[in-house]
Amino acid sequence: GSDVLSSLLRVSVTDSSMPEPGAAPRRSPQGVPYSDLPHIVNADGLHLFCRYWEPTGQPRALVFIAHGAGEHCGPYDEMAQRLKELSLLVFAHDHVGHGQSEGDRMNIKDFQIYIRDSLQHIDLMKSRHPDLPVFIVGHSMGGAISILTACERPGDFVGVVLIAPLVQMNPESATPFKVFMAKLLNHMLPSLTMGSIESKWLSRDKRQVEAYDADELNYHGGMRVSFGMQLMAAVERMQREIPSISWPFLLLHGDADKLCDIRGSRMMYDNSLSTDKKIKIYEGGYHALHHDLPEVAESVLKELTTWITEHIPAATSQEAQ
Ligand SMILES: O=C1N[C@]2(CO1)C[C@H](C(=O)N1CCC(COc3ccc(F)cc3Cl)CC1)C2
Repeated sequence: GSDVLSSLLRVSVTDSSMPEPGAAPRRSPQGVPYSDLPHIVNADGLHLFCRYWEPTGQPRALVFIAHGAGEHCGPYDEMAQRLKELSLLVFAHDHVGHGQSEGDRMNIKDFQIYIRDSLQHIDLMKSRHPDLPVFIVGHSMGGAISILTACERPGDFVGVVLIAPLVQMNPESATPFKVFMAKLLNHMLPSLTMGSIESKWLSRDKRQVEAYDADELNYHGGMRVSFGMQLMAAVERMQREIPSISWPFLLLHGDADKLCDIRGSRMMYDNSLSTDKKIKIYEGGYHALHHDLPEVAESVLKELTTWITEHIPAATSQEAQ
């Protein structure tokens, strides 16, 4: 009868999860169909793996976490759990070419793609929770993504937390000669790889270094010259943007960091217009402070969660009623 026909029609029309006949389902680099994974599709049609940490009650704010070069958003689970316990809705994705997302491993045609995709995910979550304040937390290259994302939408974020952000090049690795050679090589052999990220400089806690080395979702290959050029371009763009930054931020940096020079954080603190800004230096701290010695990691989580909760705007009177 007609009800059978209409129910068949309903299935065919509404069941959009079925790939059209003949198209193989898109799979993550690890072989998992994206239909089985939380994901967004970016403006270039690439699938980005997403994680969400949703509090049980009404969330008080949105927090986007931007991970760094060669890693993914999984290692931020403990940080995200702590924020979720404070009724914050935390979300993240693996950037293009990282972790469970599509894209050429740790390579990018233009650093702006990371910022565009972050804004796409942030806008999606804001559309679902239009009245919530938004924070960004970024580490290392994820700090550069966070800074440039907040610079594009200066009024959109109530606060930005930066853990050992990439703001300036490490002076040893960025001597004028090396920069010149990198630019020259970029024209001749852009996919030539330089050294890889030395994991021993990530943390003084060797268990954390071992976990990083054992994590197959991390990229352990060499850094392409072309990727290094994109990082340098992002550094140059930040040098131009920092003098006009006026949004609130918290900087956390170890003074024994050999991967992202602490001078970049000091420069951002000294040269930005922001009146609401805080910098906390961890004596002897290595690069991944949130994974450094247990007392440092704990201090970082306390510092970050306290700063964020203190920066959630008090509900206005009509909202409170
Ligand atoms: O826990 C974590 N932290 C991670 C991994 O796992 C560290 C990594 C991360 O993002 N960076 C560390 C390396 C640094 C290299 O920088 C350059 C290299 C060549 C070049 F030509 C120009 C630049 Cl700027 C970029 C930032 C994220």
